[in-house]
Amino acid sequence: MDETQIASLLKSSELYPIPQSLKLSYGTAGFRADASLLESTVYRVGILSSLRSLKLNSSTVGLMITASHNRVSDNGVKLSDPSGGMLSQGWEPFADQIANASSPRELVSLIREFVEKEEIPMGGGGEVWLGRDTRPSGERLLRAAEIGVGSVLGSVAVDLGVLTTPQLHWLVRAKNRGLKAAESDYFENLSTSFKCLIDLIPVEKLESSRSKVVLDGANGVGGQKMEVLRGFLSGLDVEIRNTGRDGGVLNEGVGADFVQKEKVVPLGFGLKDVGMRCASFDGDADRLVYFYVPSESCSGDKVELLDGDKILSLFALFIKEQLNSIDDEGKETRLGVVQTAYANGASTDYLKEIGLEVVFAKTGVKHLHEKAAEYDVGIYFEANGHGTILFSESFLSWLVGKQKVLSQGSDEHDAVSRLVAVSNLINQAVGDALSGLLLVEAILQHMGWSVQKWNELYKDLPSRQVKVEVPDRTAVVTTSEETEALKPLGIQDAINAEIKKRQRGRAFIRPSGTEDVVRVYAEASTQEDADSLANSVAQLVKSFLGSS
Ligand SMILES: CC(=O)N[C@H]1[C@@H](OP(=O)(O)O)O[C@H](CO)[C@@H](O)[C@@H]1O
Ligand SMILES: [Mg+2]
Repeated sequence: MDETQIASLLKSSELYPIPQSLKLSYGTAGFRADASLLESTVYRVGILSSLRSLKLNSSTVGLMITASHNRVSDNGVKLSDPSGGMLSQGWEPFADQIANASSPRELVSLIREFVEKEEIPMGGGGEVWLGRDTRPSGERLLRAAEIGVGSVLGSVAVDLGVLTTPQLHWLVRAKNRGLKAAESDYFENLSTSFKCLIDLIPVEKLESSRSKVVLDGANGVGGQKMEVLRGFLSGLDVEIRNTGRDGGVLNEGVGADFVQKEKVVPLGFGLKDVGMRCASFDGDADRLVYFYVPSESCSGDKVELLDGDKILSLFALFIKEQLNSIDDEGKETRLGVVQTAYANGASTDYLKEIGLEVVFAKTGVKHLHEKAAEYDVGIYFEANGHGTILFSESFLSWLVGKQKVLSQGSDEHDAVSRLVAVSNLINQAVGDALSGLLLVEAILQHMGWSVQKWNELYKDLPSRQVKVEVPDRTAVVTTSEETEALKPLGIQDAINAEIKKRQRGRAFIRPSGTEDVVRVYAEASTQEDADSLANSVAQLVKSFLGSS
């Protein structure tokens, strides 16, 4: 790094002093905190993104400003690698170091060391695409990111404005593959592949289709983008509520996280919607859940939830049906399903029953994504509704080759075409609520299923999640699949003793990667048992770790 570069970094970092006592970690999904504390962090992540771009031969990197389902007063920042995937985990420790550097001098010396160690070619021109969700703090933070990007000399920031997180990942991926990468291309791609799937629905199934889906947009970016997407679509009737324009607050009593955790309707929904197919996005539209108000509901606030596990099951069933109709010429196509410890036990049983290979990954989509990428077709979902379907390059080119030689209109040609359409529709970079919703809708139409019929695939085991505030959550250390606690010593035996007392009991604890809490998950054959198991385990956490 030459003197001019060092001077540039020192000068800009003086503008963004780090607030006292701020200690951040890149965590499960980037840096998150109260928005008022984050300017220095976002500025530094701006520098990081330029370095990442330079390291990868000036490929375009994405920088997203969002705190997803968290409060509107929070914000956050995370990077998309040129592939459209999450920032390489190998760079996370450096991200932590620079975000926490206490002075401009320390910051610059950390950058210098890292540039040398990683042999980053500083002469080139990095390129970073910036996106933000609808949070009011987003614009100011975006300016800090621009300054950070530009303080690495020769690098440029391109402001793409308000986007969903998955849109930014999709655009970055498309750009680096030399494809058309404007926002309109994203919408066009989704609507064309959706239309392909609808056109391939056998005629006899078309009758029950076309009922309306009602969307809760979490008062965030997702509902607004769905309004745009709707203009590109035919064959889908969507009513959009909670767009954020009618005075509602982002994520407050609305959104996928709220609906999934509380199992009640979001604001704006109620008795009038009994039986309707409803869906909910989270604040940056990378999570999707479905729900309906059951007919026996008295006050209209309890919902039947169709979470990420149910969406995963629907996708898996559909993909499997198509694969079964294709002669794979002895290739033994590998279809794999990836879940986390939070997946409802009934969903795992169901997936295994239909003959699928199910593997488990640590919480956080980067871990699931990595495992799903090992298959020809890998489907992953977190119970909270984040997930997607990955097609390997080699399998996809084999499919496309087959599509060309098979005779049009044959069952096999249709099945191949459906898979190709799914690979175009579903975001290959990250979980995407917009494309996920379109795929669910297409599959329901294909099957001729109502939301209630879909819900009957299996019945969820009752479960309960609680959070425990403790002085130091890092005192909890778990196994790689997070199902057992290795530390504090003895706690797992105590948890096991509680599990044994309940029928179909299962419980685990882990430190959250996004909040300063230890999370407890419990399930059992009855809701009372799931609740009491969660409470007993929470008590154990308090007695082993102390409460704060
Ligand atoms: C139980 C739960 O829902 N955990 C969420 C939450 O992570 P924690 O590390 O549990 O705080 O936020 C992550 C990022 O959005 C998401 O990937 C994950 O599934
Ligand atoms: Mg999100």
